[in-house]
Amino acid sequence: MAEQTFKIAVIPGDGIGKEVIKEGLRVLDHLAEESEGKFAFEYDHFPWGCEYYLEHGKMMDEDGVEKMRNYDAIYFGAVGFPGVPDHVSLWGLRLAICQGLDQWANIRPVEFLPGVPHRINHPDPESLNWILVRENSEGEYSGIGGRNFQGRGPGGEVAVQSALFTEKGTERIIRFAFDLARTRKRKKVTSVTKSNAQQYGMVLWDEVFARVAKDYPDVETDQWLVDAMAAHFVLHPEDLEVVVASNLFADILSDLGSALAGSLGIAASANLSPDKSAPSMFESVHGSAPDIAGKGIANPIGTIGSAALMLDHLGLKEEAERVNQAIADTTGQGILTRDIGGTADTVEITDAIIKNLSKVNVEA
Ligand SMILES: NC(=O)C1=CN([C@@H]2O[C@H](COP(=O)(O)OP(=O)(O)OC[C@H]3O[C@@H](n4cnc5c(N)ncnc54)[C@H](O)[C@@H]3O)[C@@H](O)[C@H]2O)C=CC1
Ligand SMILES: CC(=O)C(=O)O
Ligand SMILES: [K+]
Ligand SMILES: [Mn+2]
Repeated sequence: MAEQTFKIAVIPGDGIGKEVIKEGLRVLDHLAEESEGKFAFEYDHFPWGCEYYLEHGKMMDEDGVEKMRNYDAIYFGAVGFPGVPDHVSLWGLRLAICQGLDQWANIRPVEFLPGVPHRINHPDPESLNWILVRENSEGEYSGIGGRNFQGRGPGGEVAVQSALFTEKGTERIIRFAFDLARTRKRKKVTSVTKSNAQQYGMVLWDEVFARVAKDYPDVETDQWLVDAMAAHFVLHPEDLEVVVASNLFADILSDLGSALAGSLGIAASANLSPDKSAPSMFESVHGSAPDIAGKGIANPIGTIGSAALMLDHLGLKEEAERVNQAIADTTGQGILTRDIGGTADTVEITDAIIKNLSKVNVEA
């Protein structure tokens, strides 16, 4: 019996989600084995996703969200596949879990790895300390709206999609960003909105940001409109540390950030329930990539990096650091998947990461 056993709910989901989760579990198994009884993982696998939907008419069990409460963490692949509408699959699984468990803070580091061709003009991108904080419970993904209003006739359909910004929801994510900034080098928070055009919710966001900032006089602040921030990501990443934005904006900006760092395939993320009232969920930033699914070529780094975020969250800080170091060692050795300019496949790069993990030792 291990001193500590962590119960993990594993949801591989669809497409490359299944391929990369398998590799992430190999890394976790290696760590547990090597710990010689210090800790172990107990996994329960849930077959939820689009195939499950086609068979059962639902993306997950009716009490699926409640089932998740029995675990220390959730390890998630990706959801969505042709044959099931994307809004049905996303709302039926990822959003159902994130919102059902109130995992309101989604953190998405932008990591520059040695040996990975990046796309920014900076002499030392690995020195950047850049992380996105995404509001993960409301905003543009509130799910409020409707279609097919009565009586408008053919060609006259109307759809309404409302963004929900509550003072409480806005304040908690902004405070989270400030608290996170305090733990980092530069102590800077950049808030991103579009409050010139979105005159209600995002003006509220700006006001809350200004109010909360007063409680953190030691943290530098900055504010941008999202269109200009997209350009700023490309032109002046050195200006950014903690970037806090709404659900939609940070979703888009995190794909941009990961592409600048080399590929969507390397980006990790954590959907956190910061007060630990429910388990948190760890997943790559990318989706199920149907275009490369089944080929064995998906980059597992984002998902393995998400396992490192999970280890850190579970209190296994040293192990988390070792996984990140092993990823950097591997890319530094030129062992790269195709999306980042190499020839290794999903299994080969994971083998190399595990091999490097076996050698790495971080001072406690
Ligand atoms: N959290 C989640 O589960 C997410 C689910 N989705 C869903 O995924 C499906 C596909 O969405 P897309 O817009 O195509 O986004 P995507 O992230 O799945 O793929 C975008 C592009 O990046 C490439 N890519 C992504 N991950 C990669 C990896 N690990 N290694 C190498 N290349 C990689 C893909 O091949 C594709 O060309 C949709 O059903 C969508 O709703 C999308 C984003 C997040
Ligand atoms: C749904 C999606 O694209 C994301 O969570 O990143
Ligand atoms: K994902
Ligand atoms: Mn996304």
